[in-house]
This record gives sequence, C-alpha cells and structure tokens, in this order.
Amino acid sequence: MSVLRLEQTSRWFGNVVAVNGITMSVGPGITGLLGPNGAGKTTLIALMSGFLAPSAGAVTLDGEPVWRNTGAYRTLGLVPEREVSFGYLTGRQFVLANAELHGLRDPGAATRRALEVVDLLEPAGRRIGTYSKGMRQRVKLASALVHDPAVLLLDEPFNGVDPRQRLHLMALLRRMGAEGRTVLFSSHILEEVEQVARQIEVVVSGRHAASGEFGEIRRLMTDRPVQYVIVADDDRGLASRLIAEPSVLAVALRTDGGVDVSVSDFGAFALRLPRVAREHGTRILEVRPTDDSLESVFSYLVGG
Ligand SMILES: Nc1ncnc2c1ncn2[C@@H]1O[C@H](COP(=O)(O)OP(=O)(O)OP(=O)(O)O)[C@@H](O)[C@H]1O
Repeated sequence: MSVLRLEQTSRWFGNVVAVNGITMSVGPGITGLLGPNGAGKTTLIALMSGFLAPSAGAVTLDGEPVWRNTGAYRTLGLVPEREVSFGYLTGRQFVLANAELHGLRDPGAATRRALEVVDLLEPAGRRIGTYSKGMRQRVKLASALVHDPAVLLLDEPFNGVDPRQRLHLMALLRRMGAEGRTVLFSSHILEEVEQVARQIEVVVSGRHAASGEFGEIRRLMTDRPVQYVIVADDDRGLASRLIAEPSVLAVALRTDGGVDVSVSDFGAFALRLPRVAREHGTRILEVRPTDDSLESVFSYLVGG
C-alpha cells in the first residue's frame, strides 16, 4: 500500500507556472487526474514519478522524497503519453529492455509476466511499428509493470484508443486498483474518468480545482449556472416570460438577435422552455449553449 503526497508543490519553466502550489494525496485504488489541455497534468505526473524536480514544495512516496530516490523508482511505474519511439523493436524486446534496466533477477520471466497481464504474449514477437494504437498503449503498460510496481502513473492512456481497446484498458486498470495498487491516470474527459476512477482530482491552470468522489465532482459540474442563447420569433416577449421562471437567473436581449439566458437548474429549464413557448404561441428557432465547454466548467470550479 503506497501513498503519494504532494505538499504545496509548484513547478515552473522560466516564467510559466505549470503547477501552482498543489497539495494532494493519492492512495491505493484508482484516481483520475482530470483537467483541460495545458492544465499541468503531464508536469504533475512527471513530478510524481521523479522525472522532474519540484521548483518548490515536496513530492513524497510513503514519506520519502521521490526526486533522485532510486528506492522510489523501484516502486513507481510510468506510462508516458508520448508514443514509443522504438517501433523497430518487438514488444518483447521493448519490455525486456526495461526489465534489464531495473536489474531484475529474471528479466525474461518478468517480461513474460508483464506481457501476459496486458494480453500481448501472442504478438510479442512482432515489431511495435506494426501494432495498433491500443496495443502500443498496452506495451507501454507492460513495460511500466515489469518490475511489479505498487504505484502506476499513466498520462492520457485512453487518448486515440478505439472503443474496444479502451474497455480492455479500463478493465486492466480496474484490476490493478483492485489488487491494492495506487493507480493514477490523467484525462481531459469527465466521462472517461468516471468510468474507472473512484477518486477524482481536478486541475486547472496548474491549480488544484476540486477533489472528491466522482458523484461530488459531477454534481459540482452540473449544478453550475449554464448560459444559453435562445432565438425566437418574439425575442422580447420570450425574455419577459423567461425572467419569471425560477430556474432562470438572468435574461438579456442580444443586439444581434436572440436572448442570453443564464440558467441555474438546466433540468427544470429544459422542461419549462417548450411549455412557456407553447403557452404564449412563441416559436423557438434556436437554443444554443454558449459555455458548455469543459474549460468553462473548470473555470467555474476554480471560481474564475
Ligand atoms: N518543459 C517545458 N518548458 C516550458 N513550458 C512547459 C514545459 N512543460 C510544460 N510547460 C507548460 O506548462 C503548462 C502545463 O503543461 P502540461 O503539459 O503539464 O499540461 P497538461 O495538462 O498535461 O496538458 P496536455 O494534456 O495538453 O499535455 C503549459 O502551459 C505548458 O506549455
């Protein structure tokens, strides 16, 4: 049972602050690290795996600093986001190379075991260059697992992987978590994280925006105010009726036509809007959410 801990951890590159004073603990089971592109997930994972030194604060594994600590490297496995650049190696050669780097007593047996876990024994004699994207992810996973680490860190493992392979990979991660390993994976897709992770940590612009069980995070995201543009055949009439609705927070006429509507409870609003329109004989021509991007959800979470 291993626990990774970040304490007021920051990392900057010149004047870019990639990770900004993050404090969090990652324990056994599966944790999802959720954040939009550029949020600092890759930098965080590099800090947690001992590939980068923190500029300030500390990263520890079971109380010991991770940076420049060979003991920690034996406990950690990392699946980086970048593609394996050794396409000319076979899957077996690639995993074996890592087993040898770790100085394992029986690298051949460890390689076989790791390839079996990810279900790649059969194609292990083929060159990685001929593998599908999902197979390439799994061979990276086998390489990260070859020394049987208690902690497994994966950077965007589902990116570009087809749906069937994705399910396969998710099942593998669940198994790792159920075995008591500390598994953390990053993603920018909430649905992906929800399907596998028990615990979710949200990062935005290098800051720790939220932390909790996925139900809590989902609630935080869905309870936020939502903005719509609604275009009707009578914008002014519609605006005056909508402002009387309890689910509506604010209404403003747009100069280019349509109404900006800020909604507190979009479930209730979705039920009311067609009724309000029908009762007053108004035709709705368009309903368009204006801030449904993940970025806006995140900026809401960080209070931006
Ligand atoms: N080596 C570096 N030198 C300069 N800036 C960097 C470096 N590494 C990361 N950054 C910057 O730090 C910020 C966080 O980047 P990071 O790659 O950690 O984010 P991310 O959440 O993993 O995003 P993505 O999913 O797009 O990779 C970005 O603004 C990035 O440009």
